[in-house]
Amino acid sequence: MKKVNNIAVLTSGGDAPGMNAAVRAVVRTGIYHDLNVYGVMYGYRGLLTDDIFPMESKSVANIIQRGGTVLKTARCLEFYEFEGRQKAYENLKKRNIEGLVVIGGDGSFNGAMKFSQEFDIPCIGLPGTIDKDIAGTDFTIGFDTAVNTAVEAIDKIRDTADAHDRLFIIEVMGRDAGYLALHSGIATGAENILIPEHTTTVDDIINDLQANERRKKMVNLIVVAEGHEAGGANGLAKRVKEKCPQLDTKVCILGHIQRGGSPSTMDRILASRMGYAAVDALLEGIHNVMIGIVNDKVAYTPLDKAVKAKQEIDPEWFKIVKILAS
Ligand SMILES: Nc1ncnc2c1ncn2[C@@H]1O[C@H](COP(=O)(O)OP(=O)(O)O)[C@@H](O)[C@H]1O
Ligand SMILES: O=P(O)(O)OC[C@H]1O[C@](O)(COP(=O)(O)O)[C@@H](O)[C@@H]1O
Ligand SMILES: [Mg+2]
Repeated sequence: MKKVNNIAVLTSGGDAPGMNAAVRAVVRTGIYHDLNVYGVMYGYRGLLTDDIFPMESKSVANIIQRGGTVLKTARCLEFYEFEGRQKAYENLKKRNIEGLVVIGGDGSFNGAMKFSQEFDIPCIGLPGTIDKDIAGTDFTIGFDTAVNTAVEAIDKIRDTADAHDRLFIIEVMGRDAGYLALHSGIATGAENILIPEHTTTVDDIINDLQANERRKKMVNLIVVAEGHEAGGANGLAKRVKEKCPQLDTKVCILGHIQRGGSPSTMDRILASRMGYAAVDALLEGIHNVMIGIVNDKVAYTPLDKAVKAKQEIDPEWFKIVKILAS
């Protein structure tokens, strides 16, 4: 085990439920190993503005159950530039910080990768995103909670869709990723699921709706990821209304409620394990990797691989959707 004295932790990009549990685990594991643990406010922005403070065990009391992030988060344009990253380095160096834990999504890991290539501060990434669009881990912190929030909402929509024989087009988050749509759609028995990674044309959807009408299947739920090329729920609804004006079509955009709320048990446990493993990795001299959990075991993936190789979506999922909704 290498001697490390000072580490820092930050949360970056879109917040995800369970980020607080991860921060808590990093702080408490660091203190257990007699490290000084610094918190950085507002992600990379705090590194640039020197918004960095020493954390104690009690700084992370009463947060394991809270959504959002007590360290706040931000998207920081200056960090895309070398000069910005240099300023960040100087602020870490003056405190002798020897390791940085970045809790965030693919963008945050891109930033961490560049930073660790240019400067002698090892970085460890913890995948915190409701999008689950990162390779090297079965689940990301926040995904399970977000899926459950979406499922609860879609179940409610199904009640009213059923009462009125309506078609509901429900938009879930996911600018470039469809896991949230896929999982919430399957769990709620959606007739169709549209995601950016899989081609489903508007004509395919209209054919399915017409077939459902012929066999008197009047309740239809379509879950669409915001990043689908049809233009999200509103874009799709416009086309469906033109082609099937007889259907009573409604749109519901779930939006940011999917990012908030108390983390699920699964996310709390995932975050706690990952936070512990991040400190362990820095002490063991394992650098510039993302911590994942694969088949229930801690796995290390170089940061560049985690962002380049996205998780694959098995086309069989779409067969399952079709068969189960028929
Ligand atoms: N290619 C990059 N180079 C340097 N910094 C980056 C890069 N991509 C993202 N970042 C930093 O990470 C932050 C968060 O990234 P973003 O994509 O918004 O969120 P997420 O990490 O949730 O995917 C950005 O605001 C920026 O500061
Ligand atoms: O809250 P914002 O800035 O509108 O960002 C919305 C995006 O953030 C997410 O919720 C999470 O994505 P990231 O974790 O990559 O930031 C996406 O699903 C969504 O498209
Ligand atoms: Mg992202």
